[in-house]
Amino acid sequence: MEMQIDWNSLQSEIRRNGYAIIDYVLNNEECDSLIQDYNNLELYRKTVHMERYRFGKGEYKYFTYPLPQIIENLRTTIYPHLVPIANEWHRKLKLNEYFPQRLTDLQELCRSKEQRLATPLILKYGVGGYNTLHQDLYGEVYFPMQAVLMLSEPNNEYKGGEFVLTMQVPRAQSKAIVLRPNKGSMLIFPTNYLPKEGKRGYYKTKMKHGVSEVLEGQRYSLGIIFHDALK
Ligand SMILES: O=C(O)CCC(=O)C(=O)O
Ligand SMILES: [Fe+2]
Repeated sequence: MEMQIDWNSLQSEIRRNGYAIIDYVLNNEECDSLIQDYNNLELYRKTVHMERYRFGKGEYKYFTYPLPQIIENLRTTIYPHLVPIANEWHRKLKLNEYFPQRLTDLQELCRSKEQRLATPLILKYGVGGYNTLHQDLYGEVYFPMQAVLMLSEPNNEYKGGEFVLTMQVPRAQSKAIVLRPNKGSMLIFPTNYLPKEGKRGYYKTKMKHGVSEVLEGQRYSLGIIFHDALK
């Protein structure tokens, strides 16, 4: 894990656009080794066949605690750099939850609401696979940003399978943002609401995310959610 991340420019990009892409967070070997471990059952607490729940088509697995070192490192390193923005967003939206500086303290908050289960997950989509627009809220306590790392190379290892973000503006139609991050890059995006400035202060835009249909090949991704899950 190289993690030569320019946190200041990352933060200004999130403040400007609501999301940011950081290239070269993982190298090819790290991506491929996470993919290899897809079949290492002891790493996971649960497998979800997406079609069964009408979540889309494909499969994903939630990691169990203790997380693989690389995921644990990413999660604890990234989190504190997102806290200032998370707290700005909550202040602007007059939401009364504020986030502690350390991930272990967020986990403490989660435990106080019985949210104890690990949420990082690895997703796998084959040809025809897709992920319907959704949010990853797993209980009362949620951190307002999350990360996804691309483990496969667009146009080379798969075609289609774009990452889609939608922004639901009150009393208007939704705006879609379509992204194609490279293998090894990390995308940070809003989990629930993004504050937008209006005439009378800030208002909530509800964000959802999903993946368009994979047309060729296989697409793997690693989702890093900071709050723990109730079930
Ligand atoms: O496969 C993707 O890019 C989306 C994964 C996802 O829904 C998530 O990380 O929460
Ligand atoms: Fe998701």
